[in-house]
Amino acid sequence: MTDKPSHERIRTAPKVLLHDHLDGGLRPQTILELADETGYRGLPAADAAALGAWFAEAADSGSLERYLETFGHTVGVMQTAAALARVAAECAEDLAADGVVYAEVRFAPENHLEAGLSLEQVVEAVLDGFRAGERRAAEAGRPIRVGTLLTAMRHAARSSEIAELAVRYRDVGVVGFDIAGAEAGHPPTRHLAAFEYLQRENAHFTIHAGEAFGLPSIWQALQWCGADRLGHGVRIVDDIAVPEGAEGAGDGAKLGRLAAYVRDKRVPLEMCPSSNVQTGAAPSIAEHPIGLLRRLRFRVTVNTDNRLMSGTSLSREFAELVDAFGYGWDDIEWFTVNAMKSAFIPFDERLALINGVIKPGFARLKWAVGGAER
Ligand SMILES: O=c1[nH]cnc2c1ncn2[C@@H]1O[C@H](CO)[C@@H](O)[C@H]1O
Ligand SMILES: [Zn+2]
Repeated sequence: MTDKPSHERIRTAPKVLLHDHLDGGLRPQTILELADETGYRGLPAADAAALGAWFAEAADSGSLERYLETFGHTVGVMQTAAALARVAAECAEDLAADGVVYAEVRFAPENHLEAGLSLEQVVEAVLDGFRAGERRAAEAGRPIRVGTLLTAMRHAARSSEIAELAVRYRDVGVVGFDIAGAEAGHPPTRHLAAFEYLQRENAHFTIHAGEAFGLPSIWQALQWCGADRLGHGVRIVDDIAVPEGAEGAGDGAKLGRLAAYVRDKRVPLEMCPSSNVQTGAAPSIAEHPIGLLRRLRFRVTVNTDNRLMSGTSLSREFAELVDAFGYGWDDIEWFTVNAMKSAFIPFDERLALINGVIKPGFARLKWAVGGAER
């Protein structure tokens, strides 16, 4: 089959998203309206198109630290229960409209306390918002399930509190925990108490590691902290030697002990191509380590990270990868099944989505494409 998956068709495929930040995915128009309602001042643009463009440009800095500064404006308008619920509902609707059938969306409750909400009120507002968005998406004929990950900021000191919050809300929509923020100078082992607590509670967590800092960060996240998944993890390629001239194939690649561990244990990598190019973690989509890691059959997944800052969607990330690496429907399905297998919801529920939604959805798509060609 010669069909190249187009952006349009990729939108209709049932997709799975594991790494998406709630405060990195607002609609520009919503930011303007919430700023008006909540009295937030200092937005860098006054209309939606210009604001969207400002985020994309400001985030395109080549540095994670400067990229993260743009979140001041989104977090700034997400300080009331109504604003949080609206943003969460729209997030679910936007992902569903893009063909995402299962998503895990993360945010840091500690960033939303400026107007006097408690951590619990913040979490409850977001969970209510996701439920409302799921209902609206289902009514529109695009059913989606959204799980929530609670993030602790790695430069701060509230990780144990946030881990306890994640456990407290785990039966009502919170499916895991994460740490995020500037990576260099803030190793995950600073939050060991939180991770050990989560392990004792049989809870799931992922750690942003190997994005702006290299192998030591990945090693600590896995071997000291016990992370179930890695946020980004792109720098794992520093532990893989590809012989000169064999770049295209990946054959003959030599894996160091850490890279071998990651592949052998099927540690899921939450890769976010466009975000990585913006923060300088990868030079371009075409040179993104995802190409090599997919050829070597690491447990790679494709994600958006921050749809607003990258002006992207999950479909667009796949379309970019199709252009860069010539991926076909089988590759997109493989990434999708990888993601569903790696989700933090129970095994039987993951299996039901794989067999009941993802496989039949891709089969229909491939059949339709094949039929059109005949
Ligand atoms: O790619 C990233 N690397 C590290 N931290 C990030 C990234 N994207 C967003 N955040 C941080 O996570 C917080 C909670 O969602 C955001 O406020 C932002 O500071
Ligand atoms: Zn992230």
